[in-house]
Formats: sequence, C-alpha cells, structure tokens
Amino acid sequence: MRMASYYDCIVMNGFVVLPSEVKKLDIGIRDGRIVALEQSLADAEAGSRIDAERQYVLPGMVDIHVHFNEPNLGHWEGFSSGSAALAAGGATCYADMPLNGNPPTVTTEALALKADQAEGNSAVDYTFWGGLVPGKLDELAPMFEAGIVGFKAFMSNPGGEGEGRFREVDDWTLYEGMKKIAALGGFVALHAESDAITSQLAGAALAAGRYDADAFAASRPIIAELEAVNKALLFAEQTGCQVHFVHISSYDAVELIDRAKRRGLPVTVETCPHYLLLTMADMTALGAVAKCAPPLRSEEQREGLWRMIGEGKLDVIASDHSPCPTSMKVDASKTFFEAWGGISGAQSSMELVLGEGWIKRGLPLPLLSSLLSAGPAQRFGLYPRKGAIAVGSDADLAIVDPNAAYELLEEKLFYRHKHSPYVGKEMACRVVATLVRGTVVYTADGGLAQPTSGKSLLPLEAGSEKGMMKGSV
Ligand SMILES: NC(=O)NC(NC(N)=O)C(=O)[O-]
Ligand SMILES: [Zn+2]
Ligand SMILES: [Zn+2]
Repeated sequence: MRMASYYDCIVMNGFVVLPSEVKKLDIGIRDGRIVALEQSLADAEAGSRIDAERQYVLPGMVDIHVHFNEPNLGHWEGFSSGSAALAAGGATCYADMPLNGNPPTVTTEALALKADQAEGNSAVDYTFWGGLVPGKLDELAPMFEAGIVGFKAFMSNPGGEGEGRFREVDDWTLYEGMKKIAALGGFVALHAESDAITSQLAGAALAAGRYDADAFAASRPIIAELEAVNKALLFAEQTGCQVHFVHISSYDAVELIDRAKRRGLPVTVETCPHYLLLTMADMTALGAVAKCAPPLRSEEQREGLWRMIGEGKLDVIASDHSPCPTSMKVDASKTFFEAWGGISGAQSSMELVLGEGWIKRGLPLPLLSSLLSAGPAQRFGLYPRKGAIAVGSDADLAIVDPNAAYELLEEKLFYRHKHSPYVGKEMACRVVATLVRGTVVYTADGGLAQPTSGKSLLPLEAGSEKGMMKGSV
C-alpha cells in the first residue's frame, strides 16, 4: 500500500509543459520514471521535493546534433565537458555526430571506440549517429544491428584533415546508401549544400583575393542548400529512404521540404538556434566565432524561419554544437575561410529558443518544446520514453525560470573552449535545474551535481554478442 503513494521525488507547483497544453501539476517520480501527474501530491510521501512555484517544467531537450569529437579530438570538447554544457542548458539526452572524432563513426569498431569513451563520462543520456561515406556501404548493416538508426552524410566537403577523415558522399554512394538504409529501416541525415556550387564560388572568391566573412557567406548561397535538398528529395522518393535535413538555414528550403512532406515523402527538417537568433551581420561583427556552414543568413530569412515554426513546418531544433580550440577561431594569421566552421551553442539552445520564441514572440510553449524534445525523440525512435512529460516516460526534466534574465558570461560556459557567439548576451530566461531519470544533474545555484550519471541508449549488448562492440577493440 505504501508503494502506491510513495515517490522518490516530487516536482511540485510548476507549470508543466505537456504535448498540447501547459498545466499546473505535481510530478511524481519513482525509479527514474514519471509515475504520477496530479493536481496535488502534497499529501504523498516523498524522498525529496523540488518546489517549482512560478517556474515552468519542460521535458529535457533532446539535442540530436552535437559534435563532441571523441575519440582523439576530445581536446576540442569531449563527452565530459560537452554533456555538462548540455545539462546546464536543460538538455537531458543527445546524439553525437559521427565526425569530427578520429576515426569517424563509419564502422562498428569506431562505434565501439566512441561508446567506450562516452561510458561513465556523460552527465546526460546519449546515443550515436553513424556515418554514410564512400567505400563503407557494407558497414551500414552491422552498424544498424549495433543499434544505430541514423546515418549522417555530407553533400559538400565537411572540412577537417587527414586520410581517415569523414568524407562527403558522391551521388552514387548516397543513392546506394539510401537504398540500403531504407531496407534496414533506418534514416539518413543530410548536410545539404551543393559541393559543386560552394567549391566553385569559394575558389572564385579566393582567386579574387576575397577572404573575409562576407565573401565566405556569399560562397555558400541559399541556392546551394536548395539544390542539395532538391536532389535529396528526389533520392528519397526513388529509394523510399527516410531523410532528416540537419541545420537548414533558409525558409525557402523549409518550404521545399514541406511541399515534399505533403506529397507523402518521409522527411523531417531541423534548424538551429543560431539561424533563429543571429544573421550575417552578426557574423561580420563577431567574426569566426559565428562562422558555420551553411552560413548565417539575412534578417528576412531569420524572420521566415520563425514564420515556418509558427506554421508548424519544422520538426527539430538542435544545437549543431561544433566546437574547436579557440585558436582555430581567433587567429590573426588566418583568414575567415581558414577558421573552423562550427558554432559552440549546446548550453544555450533552450534558453535562446524560449527567450526569443516564447517570451519575445509569444509562440506557444508546447510548440517550441515539441521542437526541442518530442520531435527529435521521435526522429530517433525514443519517444515517448524521451521527449515527453507523461506517465511512464523517463523523468528527464528542465525547470525554467521565466523571471531570471541574466547575462551569459564566459565563465558560466561548461565548454572546454569557452567561446560562443552568445557570450555577453542577455538571456530572457534561465534553466534552474535539470533532472535525468529523476536525478538532479544540474542546478543554477549549485552547478553540475552529477557529471557521470548519463547512460547510453544503444542496445550495446546486441553488438557485443557478435563481437562487434566492446572487446573487439
Ligand atoms: N565538421 C563539422 O563539424 N561541421 C559542422 N559545421 C558547421 N555546421 O559549420 C556541420 O555540422 O556541418
Ligand atoms: Zn553539417
Ligand atoms: Zn554538425
């Protein structure tokens, strides 16, 4: 009898963000899961209570686009500092990209190495992407068996150095890979920029002695994104493969993808906080710290992306946290073209999106929350275990105070290299606590409480039985 009303923890008095409404509820947690959502659990027995009066309780963000760069480039970020930053930003789960670690995650051996580095080093739960690259088509099935459902491919040069680096796909590899992935039941994620267009324009800019930020932006125009998206939609139609478009930067591309969805194509679309918060003008003003590919766009595009969100045409907001040593961003001897492309933002996604989308623009919280949590969890087949506040779901929660505006200072960043285009920005709200499976991993007052409580969501055992995972390396 006692069990029925005993909870390990109760989150009380908060405004709880449910899939289609916000309701004042108490959340009862037992064994890491949400077991009660009631108007009041004031009389219940509890191991601990968290008072969320005047605060909002959201499902933790599921950030399916981060580059933590292990193995071997952990000094660029790593699981430990990267996941700490996520926890501080209200993210409770992530999917780590198959680059820029070395080796990239394009074989089961590489996956095993990565999994080994993550284990015991993550503050929040995680899973991994595989990669679709030339010459490794036979690796797709074994990686799928090891639990990988999403395979990332680049349609333009991903940069990076060395023989074993992640390579972009040629059309044949993409087409064949998509047929194989469709047959397996997985999906492809695409960095959609046309290599033909971007390389041609970058070459021309450099030949003309233009190395600055504006020339970089002009070398990666929206037509490059549209051309790649269009080709990928054709391949999706021909192969039946599900496609997820990562970091889409223009509303034109969102509309193109939306038209394909309405024709019945199984496609989803992601954008990132930087395309919603920043423009080319910020890139020119801030320098390479705001350099990414595709580049930041015009104010008109930024507004257009918000309009797309309001119209329900996006599925996912993810950080595309792509860090590097600060010297690769800020180096007087290097041109803008040579600086690392990638923005450090993992810690700020939820605060930025809620601050701009909800507090400033008045968009509904459930809508924004679905892009941060439910949408990405669905994409990875993790919903509703992850990405929802519902009875039976993991108690992965972000508690947000809408009356705690603060200035983001460099020393508040958990990144290994503390650069970000958001340093110095006034944040309109603040993540005050993050819970992973009912455990408080972070509080704004106390900092990181649990640096290693994150768990892998991969069925590692399936691989290890076949000797493909741990033990084979
Ligand atoms: N090699 C990278 O980490 N690239 C990333 N860089 C960006 N977005 O500038 C990406 O996702 O394309
Ligand atoms: Zn990309
Ligand atoms: Zn990325």
